[in-house]
Amino acid sequence: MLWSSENGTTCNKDDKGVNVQVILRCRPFNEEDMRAKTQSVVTCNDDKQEVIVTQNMGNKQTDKTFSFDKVFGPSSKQKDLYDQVVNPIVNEALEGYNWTIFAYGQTGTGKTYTMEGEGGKSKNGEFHEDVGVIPRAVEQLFDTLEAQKSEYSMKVTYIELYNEEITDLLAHDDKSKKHISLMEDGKGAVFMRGLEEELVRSADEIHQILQKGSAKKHTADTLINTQSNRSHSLFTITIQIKEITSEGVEIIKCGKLNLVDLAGSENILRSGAREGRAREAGEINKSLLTLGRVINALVDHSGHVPYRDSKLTRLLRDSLGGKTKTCIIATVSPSIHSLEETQNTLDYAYRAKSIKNRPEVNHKVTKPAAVKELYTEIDSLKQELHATREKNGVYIPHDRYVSEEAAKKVMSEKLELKSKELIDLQELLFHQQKLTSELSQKLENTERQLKQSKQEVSDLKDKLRQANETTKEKECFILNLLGSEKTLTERAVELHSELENATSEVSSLFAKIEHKNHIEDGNKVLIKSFQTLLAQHLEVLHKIIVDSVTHQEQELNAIEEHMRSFVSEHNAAAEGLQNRVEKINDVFAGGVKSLVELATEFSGNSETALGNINSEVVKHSSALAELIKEASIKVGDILDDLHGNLSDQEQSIAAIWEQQHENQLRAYQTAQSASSVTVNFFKTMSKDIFTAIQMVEEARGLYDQKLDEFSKKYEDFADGENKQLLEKMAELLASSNAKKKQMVQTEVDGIQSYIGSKSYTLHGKMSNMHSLTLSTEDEYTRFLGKTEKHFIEDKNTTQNGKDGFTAILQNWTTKARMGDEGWSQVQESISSLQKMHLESMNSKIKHALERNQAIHNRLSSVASTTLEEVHSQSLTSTEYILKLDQEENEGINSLTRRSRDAMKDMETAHSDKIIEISKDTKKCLINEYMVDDSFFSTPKFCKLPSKVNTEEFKTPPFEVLLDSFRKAQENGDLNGVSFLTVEE
Ligand SMILES: Nc1ncnc2c1ncn2[C@@H]1O[C@H](COP(=O)(O)OP(=O)(O)OP(=O)(O)O)[C@@H](O)[C@H]1O
Repeated sequence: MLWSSENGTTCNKDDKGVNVQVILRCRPFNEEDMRAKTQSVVTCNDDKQEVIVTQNMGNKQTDKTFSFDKVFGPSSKQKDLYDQVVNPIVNEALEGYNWTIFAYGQTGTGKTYTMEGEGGKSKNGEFHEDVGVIPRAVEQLFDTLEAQKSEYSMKVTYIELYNEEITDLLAHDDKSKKHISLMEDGKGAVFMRGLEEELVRSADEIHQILQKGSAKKHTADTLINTQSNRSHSLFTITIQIKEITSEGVEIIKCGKLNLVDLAGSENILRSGAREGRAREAGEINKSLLTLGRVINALVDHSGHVPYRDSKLTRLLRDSLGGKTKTCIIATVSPSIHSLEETQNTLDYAYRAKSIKNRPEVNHKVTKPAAVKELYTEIDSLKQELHATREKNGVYIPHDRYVSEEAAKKVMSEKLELKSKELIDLQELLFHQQKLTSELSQKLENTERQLKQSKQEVSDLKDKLRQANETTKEKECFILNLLGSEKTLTERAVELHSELENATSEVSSLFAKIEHKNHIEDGNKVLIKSFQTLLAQHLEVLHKIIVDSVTHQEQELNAIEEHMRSFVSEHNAAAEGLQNRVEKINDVFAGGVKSLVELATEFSGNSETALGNINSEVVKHSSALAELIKEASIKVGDILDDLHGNLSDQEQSIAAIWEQQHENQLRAYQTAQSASSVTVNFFKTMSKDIFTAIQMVEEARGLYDQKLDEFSKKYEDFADGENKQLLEKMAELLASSNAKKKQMVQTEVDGIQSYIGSKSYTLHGKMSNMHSLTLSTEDEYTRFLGKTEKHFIEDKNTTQNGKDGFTAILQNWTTKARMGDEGWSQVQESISSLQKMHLESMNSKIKHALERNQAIHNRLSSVASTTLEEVHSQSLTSTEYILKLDQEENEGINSLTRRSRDAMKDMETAHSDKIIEISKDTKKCLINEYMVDDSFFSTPKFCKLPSKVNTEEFKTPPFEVLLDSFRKAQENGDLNGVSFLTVEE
């Protein structure tokens, strides 16, 4: 069954026992440490009850963690430790348990400070904060007992174990220290014979006793502690408390508190101890070593526990694996200088945690039993005293006594000798033990190192395995690389040939472009000649038109003149006619008048006269009729003349019209021929443009195809490469390929988009040109149609005019025939018609001339603009083609550059395989072994079998090498070859 004791120790009540309670206390840095800025290697975690020791081995930091029942860091106070650890222990002691508290640790780590402390009580009865465990425990004991109003007795003993000798520090004889011998009772319990027990009644009394005893302790200043305890001290308080049972029986309850302050566990050399001090230190170490061994034996449950090997372990026997409860306070220093000792202390303390005690409450004895016990003790003491006084405890004869005394003396001498031997042996043993401990420590270290080494070896093995794997991978990688290198070389060669093909294609393209340029030049010449021809034709046309216009003008002037003379003649004739008519009228009027006069004269006369008159009238009428007949014959003559004149005029007009018609026909034919030439020119030009477009399309298609082929090949190649290369290489290549691809794609896209945009522009321009040509053609055709229409209109108009004229003449003749009344009308209408006709003719001719001029101007401007446009288009096309060419060149250059770079990269990647040869060697190769220059330059590096011995190669002869190289080249087996470059 598990149960938890008051102080928190988990224990098993049955035979499993209670673990030794281990407390760790780390002291703070002292002034010297702080001055020296000593590094701290101990970290206390009071909450987790853990201590971490940091150790630096080389560059490696190792932390070792120890956990204890309680941990008190450098900042902990005496009171904290007492309240948490000792207070419950004191209470248990009062309950009748035996408790041992001992402080263990290196010199100067605060064992005495913890157990005894410094300072005393103030006037108000409170302890100084540095007061340690013992005074506080004593105070608590008295306070509790007083508070319980118990009947009790308290006895204290104070001994010192120095150099394996026990001294009573409470002995009254101050000068000669009383040595106490250790005895064992029959039950194996250890007791000290002759030890003085002091009965104490108050805490102050105990304090005085403590001070007195402490003053007697062996102390000395060491390099580590100015007042170092050179001995182990054991202060024991035994409390007997009277209790009355329920039955009213008086019983005595007994509890014991052992407070042990051990001497410092130390490194003799570091403590600065020499000679006597060294022996003293040796003894201390011996007892502590025995303590360590006892602890180990108890922990490991090895059968034999070497309690008897030292007085200290004999004294602590019951506390280590016995019935006494034990608390170890392990003290350490945080300083790096104490690292080794700190680790040892921690190791011991940690191991001690596993020691189990089987604590039992002391039997409560009844008062008579206690009195009986006391009486028995008094009796034995009395007997001892009597025997000592009487010296006759045993009677033996004198001789025998003498001989026995002599034998005793010899024995004692022998014993002395033996004891000396024993001491020597013990020293030897101590040294051996020390050596053993050192050796075991070394062994431990070595084992640790071995472990580490094993770990390192296994790590190294792992690394070696990994390295082997890496080597294999690398070998595989190199093989792959070599394969890919071969493929690359082949690809490079292929690329080279492709490049060559591309170059030849480009050159054929150039030739085509040149041819096109040539055609364009021819076109240009043609256009120029056409332009001049057109200009000449136009000039001729212009001249003809101008001539015809002048001629027409002259003709018209002549007609006008003729008409004018005709009109004046006609006017004169008309005037004469009028005069005649007037005369006739006058004659007629005079005849009528005379007739009227006659009638009037003869009216009154007679009717006879009427007959006369009538006859007269008839005469006159016939005369008048004759006159009129004459006049009408004359008018008819005049009119015939006029008609003749008019028909002459008509003929001349018809001749003029004919001539004009001819002229206009000629102009029309010239214009038609000019237009057909222009139309032909435009047709040819449009054809040429189409051919150019087709060529550009073809070139573009070719480019696209080439680029597509190239990018596809490149992609295939890159994919193939990617598959072959290892992951690492694949990553690198993937990124580089992606870049390359992107570059190529960008370039291709750029070129395509450029070509696209250019062709789009070109198309646009071409279609513009085409539409312009078509529109010009249409316009020209329209113009021709219009001209023709106008011409026909003019012709019709002239015909109409002629017809009109004829009609008018006929009308006029009719009218003239009709009499004098219509004559003036005829005259007027003739003149107005003439005038109108002339005006309309003039304006039409003028309009036609202006139109001709405008058309001529427009034609020339259109022709020149078109020519300019065509010229600029051809220039742009040429520029564009040149640019394409340049870009192609740049592309080829960049490809060449890249392939060169790839070669260089290969060179760099295989720089370890590149064998440099001197110029002399090169010369020697050329001169003696008929190697031509291409051997060194095509490709950039040459290949030689890997078996080539570099040194051998640097010095002739080379036949073997060259032969093997050639053979390798012939066999096509250039795997694992080295490269050869010429030293610049
Ligand atoms: N926890 C602490 N707090 C303050 N000072 C301390 C503490 N521990 C030790 N000291 C101081 O360190 C010095 C040495 O302590 P102490 O004499 O108790 O060591 P020790 O372990 O008993 O040494 P030795 O084994 O040589 O007797 C003393 O001056 C003491 O005051």
